[in-house]
Amino acid sequence: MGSIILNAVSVSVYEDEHSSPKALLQDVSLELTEQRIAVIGANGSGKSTLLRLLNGLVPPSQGTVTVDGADTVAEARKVRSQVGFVFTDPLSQLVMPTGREDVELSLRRSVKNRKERATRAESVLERFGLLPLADQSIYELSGGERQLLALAAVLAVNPAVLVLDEPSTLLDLRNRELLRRTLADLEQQIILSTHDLELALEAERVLVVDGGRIVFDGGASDAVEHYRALCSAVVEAPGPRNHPQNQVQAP
Ligand SMILES: Nc1ncnc2c1ncn2[C@@H]1O[C@H](COP(=O)(O)OP(=O)(O)OP(=O)(O)O)[C@@H](O)[C@H]1O
Repeated sequence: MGSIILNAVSVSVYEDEHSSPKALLQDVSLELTEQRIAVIGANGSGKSTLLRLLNGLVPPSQGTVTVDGADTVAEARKVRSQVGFVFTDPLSQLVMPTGREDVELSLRRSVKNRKERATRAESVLERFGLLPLADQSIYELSGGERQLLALAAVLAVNPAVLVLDEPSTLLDLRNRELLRRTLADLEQQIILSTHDLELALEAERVLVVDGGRIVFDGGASDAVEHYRALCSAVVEAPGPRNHPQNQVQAP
């Protein structure tokens, strides 16, 4: 894999036909070459939008995104075969009744032989400790089990790049550890967004997003420090409720 390049990218949406466009991301230029990249930032800052640009789920309103030279809009199919995307909500990704069927479905394009597909699915499920749950309805699984299953289904096809949108939100401590170890062992380039700062600290490069802009891009511990400072500035700033003028005076 070469690199993912975002060239002067902005994303905006029209909420209705009369309103002016709402900017979700503004003027982002990045070259993503590191093996482990994390994206952190407050709720609504633009992390998911940034990740969705990387496999063409969201097209740029301005600028271009290329994956190893392939444009995410003009060559969307090629890009999607290279960039696996794991959603925060596993139910927006898992479409088959059971985990085994879902993993086998992921493999349908790359593995034509049915028997081989079943063997590959079995070994992926085993790797994530999901074999005992493989034939259970996905609606009977816990949120964390579904999150692991969604990751397994994407990894089954061995994409060159793995993009994960908040992969550990539903996981307990043990499964977070399993996720961290699994990600550490993968040879893929991994780009993930997270509110789990411990996970972010393991990345080689961390991007901090705020208000649709990249406000910090660098090493993990500096990035986390920057993000913490940003959060405490917001908490300490006098908002309408805690502004001195609006505070109720004690009698
Ligand atoms: N299709 C859309 N139409 C209108 N607004 C949108 C759309 N998609 C995202 N947004 C808005 O853009 C902003 C950024 O959303 P995004 O999902 O990228 O944030 P995020 O940093 O991933 O947030 P979180 O940590 O809460 O998941 C939010 O204010 C969101 O409401």
